[in-house]
Amino acid sequence: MGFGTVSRGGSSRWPDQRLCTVEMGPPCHTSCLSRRKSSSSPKIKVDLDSSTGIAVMKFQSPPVNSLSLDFLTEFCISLEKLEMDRSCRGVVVTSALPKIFSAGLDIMEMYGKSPERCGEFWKAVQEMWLKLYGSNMVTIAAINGSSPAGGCLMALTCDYRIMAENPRYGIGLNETQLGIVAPFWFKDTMVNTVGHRTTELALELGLLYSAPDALRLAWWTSWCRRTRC
Ligand SMILES: CCCCC/C=C\CCC/C=C/CC(=O)SCCNC(=O)CCNC(=O)[C@H](O)C(C)(C)COP(=O)(O)OP(=O)(O)OC[C@H]1O[C@@H](n2cnc3c(N)ncnc32)[C@H](O)[C@@H]1OP(=O)(O)O
Repeated sequence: MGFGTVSRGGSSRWPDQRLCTVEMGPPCHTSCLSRRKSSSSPKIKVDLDSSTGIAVMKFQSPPVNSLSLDFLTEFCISLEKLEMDRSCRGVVVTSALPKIFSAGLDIMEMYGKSPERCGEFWKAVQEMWLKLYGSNMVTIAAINGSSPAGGCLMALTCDYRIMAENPRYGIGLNETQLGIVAPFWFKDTMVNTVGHRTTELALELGLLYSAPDALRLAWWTSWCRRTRC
C-alpha cells in the first residue's frame, strides 16, 4: 500500500522520506512471530510487530463500534501504551467488524445522562482527538466499513486514510442530517484535510461520500478494492 505526503511531522519516529510504505504480509517464520506483541481489551485488540514497528489496532465493539465512554477510554489507554513502546513507529486503526469502521459517538451516551456523565463523555471524545492528532507515531486509518460523524472524525484525525471500495460504505461528517451541528473542531479537522470549500458543502448538506468520491476530493491518496483490508 502506498500513502501520500502530509504537512505534519516533527517526530523522530517519522520516516525521513515523506512518502512511506507499509507492508503487512503474513508472518512466516518463528523469529517474526516472536516479535509480535498482542494485547486485548474488551473493545479493542492491538497487535504490534516490533520487527516492523507497526501496530494494528482493531475495534471490536459490536454492533457498530460506537464511541462510548468505555470505548474511548480503552482507545486512549491503548494508544498511550503504544506511544510509550519505543519499538512502535506507526499504528493502523481499523475495524474487526464487517461493514462498519465506526458509527461515531454512541448516541446512548448523549441521552438521559447526568451532567457529570455528559461532561466525562465529552472530555473523553476530546481526549481521543487530542491524543490521536498529537501522536508521535504515524497514524493510518484503514476504513473497512461505514464511517459517519465521529467515525469520520477519527479517520480524519489520522495522518493517512485508506478506504475499502464498496458502494454501501460512506464516510463524512453527516451531523446536519441528524439535526445536530458538527462541533467546530470536527469541522477544523476536515478543513485541514480537504479544504474549506469541500468542507463547507459537506457540512451544510451532511454528505456521506463513497471511497472513489472521497478520493476525488483528496480525502486520501489510495483506496482498496477489496471489501476487507
Ligand atoms: C454528552 C455531551 C454532548 C455534547 C454535545 C455537543 C455536541 C453534539 C455532538 C455532535 C457530534 C456528533 C458526532 C456523532 O458521531 S453523533 C453519532 C452519529 N452517528 C450516527 O448517526 C450513525 C447512525 N448509524 C448508522 O448510520 C448505521 O447504524 C450504520 C453505522 C451505517 C450501520 O448500519 P447497519 O449495519 O444497517 O446497522 P443498524 O443501523 O441496524 O444499527 C445496528 C445497531 O447499532 C445501533 N447504533 C447505530 N449507530 C449507533 C450509534 N452512533 N450509537 C449507538 N448505537 C448505534 C443501532 O441503534 C442498532 O441497535 P439495535 O440493534 O439495538 O437496534
